[in-house]
Amino acid sequence: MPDQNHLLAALDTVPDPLTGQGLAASGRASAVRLEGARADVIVDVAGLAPPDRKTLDAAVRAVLLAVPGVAEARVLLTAEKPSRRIVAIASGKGGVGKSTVAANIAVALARMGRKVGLVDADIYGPSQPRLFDAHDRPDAKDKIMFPVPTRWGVPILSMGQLIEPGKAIAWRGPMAAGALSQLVDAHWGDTELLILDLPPGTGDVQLTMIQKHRPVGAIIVSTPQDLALIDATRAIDLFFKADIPIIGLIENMSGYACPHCGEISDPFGQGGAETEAQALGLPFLGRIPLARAIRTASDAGTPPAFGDDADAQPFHAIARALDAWLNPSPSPVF
Ligand SMILES: Nc1ncnc2c1ncn2[C@@H]1O[C@H](COP(=O)(O)OP(=O)(O)OP(=O)(O)O)[C@@H](O)[C@H]1O
Repeated sequence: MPDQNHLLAALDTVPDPLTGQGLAASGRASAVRLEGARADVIVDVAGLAPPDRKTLDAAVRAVLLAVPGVAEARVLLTAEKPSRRIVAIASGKGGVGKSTVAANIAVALARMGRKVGLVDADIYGPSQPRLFDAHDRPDAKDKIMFPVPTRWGVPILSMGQLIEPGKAIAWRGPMAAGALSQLVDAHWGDTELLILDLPPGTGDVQLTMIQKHRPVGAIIVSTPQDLALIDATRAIDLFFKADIPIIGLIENMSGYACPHCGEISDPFGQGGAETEAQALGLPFLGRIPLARAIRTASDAGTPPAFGDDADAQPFHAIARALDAWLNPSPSPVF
């Protein structure tokens, strides 16, 4: 007669679609039991796309039924994570204002009444603690962290709250992605939407994060300059390959807003991201001018989107567009 060890050994021949480890070793398979000739197992499919879940289900059944003495296999798939949605904010290169945009979109959504949190996955330059003026170390229970509340209605977690200021993190690939996953898998409570501020670029960390946490969509931030746009196209490609929809492109630092008269001039050109979005058939979510007030407010830890003035408006408009994408209202019936 087979016993539980036979079942575990069989489960370990099925690779975890994300890590490649055997299912038992990776911790996805639990409650493995044998009742007479029936094998029972619970498989955690969190982070897997529906087709991968189906394939995994079939593979688990097949290996269990192949164990001599097993005549029936009962496989229960669970995705223990609540129905919290993640939206990734990405850019092809650093310094385009991705973190500023991510913070202010989150604040604008919170002002609309949404339960939104923010994960700063930018290990190379975690700037969210400064943008939110939230530098406290997060509390933790059983090694699971609690997000740090902020005055702006958006709880946040950032690598910057865990390391000493100014200490660059030299982690690479899997180690960085592992640490960052703890920020996503924290006690987010009733938070319905997580804004994920990804590190700039298109490397391993970004790929692992999007494969593991499967954002419902991604927003790409670019400046009007050509070089940034070429990089942005690479970032777009990364999401296409991972089958994550692009919600749209944002052009940041688009035209210079004169602090005295408010007039907008275009030292770097304007409209590059919109043209690019059109060429790629992607939505354009809006442009944010280069404004001294945006920088000074951000540096002071007071996100401009918390207000209602001219500097807040572009962020509010983009947040409304994102909200409409996430919660489409039914078309009117005539
Ligand atoms: N629209 C804007 N107007 C004025 N300053 C801006 C604007 N957007 C961002 N900045 C400023 O540009 C600098 C870089 O912004 P930010 O840190 O958000 O960029 P980033 O793309 O996240 O960079 P990195 O990826 O390197 O962290 C900051 O000083 C920020 O205040």
